[in-house]
Amino acid sequence: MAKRIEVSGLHAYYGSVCAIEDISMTIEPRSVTAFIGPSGCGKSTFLRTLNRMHEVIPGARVEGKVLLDSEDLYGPGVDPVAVRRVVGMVFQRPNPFPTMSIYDNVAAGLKLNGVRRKSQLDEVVERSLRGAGLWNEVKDRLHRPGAGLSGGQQQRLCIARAIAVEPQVLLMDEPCSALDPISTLAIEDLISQLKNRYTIVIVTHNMQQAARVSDRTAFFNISGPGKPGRLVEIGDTSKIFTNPSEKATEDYITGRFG
Ligand SMILES: Nc1ncnc2c1ncn2[C@@H]1O[C@H](COP(=O)(O)OP(=O)(O)OP(=O)(O)O)[C@@H](O)[C@H]1O
Repeated sequence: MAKRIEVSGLHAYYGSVCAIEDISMTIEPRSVTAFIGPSGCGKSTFLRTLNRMHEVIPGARVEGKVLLDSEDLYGPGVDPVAVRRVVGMVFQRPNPFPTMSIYDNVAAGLKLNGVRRKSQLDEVVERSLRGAGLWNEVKDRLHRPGAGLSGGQQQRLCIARAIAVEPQVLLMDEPCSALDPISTLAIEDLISQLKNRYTIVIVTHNMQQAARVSDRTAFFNISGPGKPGRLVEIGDTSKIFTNPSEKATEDYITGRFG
């Protein structure tokens, strides 16, 4: 199910402003790739180019190629909505649909895809909540509002919602930044389990987190205010954190940046 992502020569713009420049990298399936780098270097922008979410911002556009197992996500005739079904996303702040029950939050994507049979919905809701490590906590209150859960539970609900439609890639934009340390550990454990089935990309400001959860790490940087972000290097997480090839990476991970 997991797919390899190959990015080449990717630029992303907001209007006439280039936010990220000439990014090329391969993201391996069944592994976790972390994006790290200083604020404003374009990590979130780049992440959003991987499921065509960037272009929902008026005036935003992308140049370059993103191949998902050799299919170009920006090829002619490709439906961005279909891309987002295959490349799911979890955001920084847990964002369950506020008026929906826990059950309906997870079932929403399937219903949109036309699934109506209750037994099938029940099965997928249970499987997804189990997959997100939330089933035991919510199985007795599936029809209560998702907004009534704790922050960490809401984030796991959002992960359940994302995996319910069986994506091949899961993009996570600082998924733990609004969570307490215990919930953060629960999400990190979950990421380690999910990587057996998905290609996972995570943006994080927390370098210990990148070191804990990721197999590969990409370091991005900017050369100055108003300049586009660039990929400095990508490699095995153990190498990036102990013996990076670039001085800028070393300065950043040892806290000498800025
Ligand atoms: N909606 C937008 N419209 C215009 N410019 C934007 C928009 N979103 C981001 N930018 C600009 O694009 C650049 C990259 O921003 P982005 O949020 O991708 O960086 P980041 O590395 O994820 O930052 P952070 O770590 O602070 O979240 C910044 O200069 C930012 O101001």
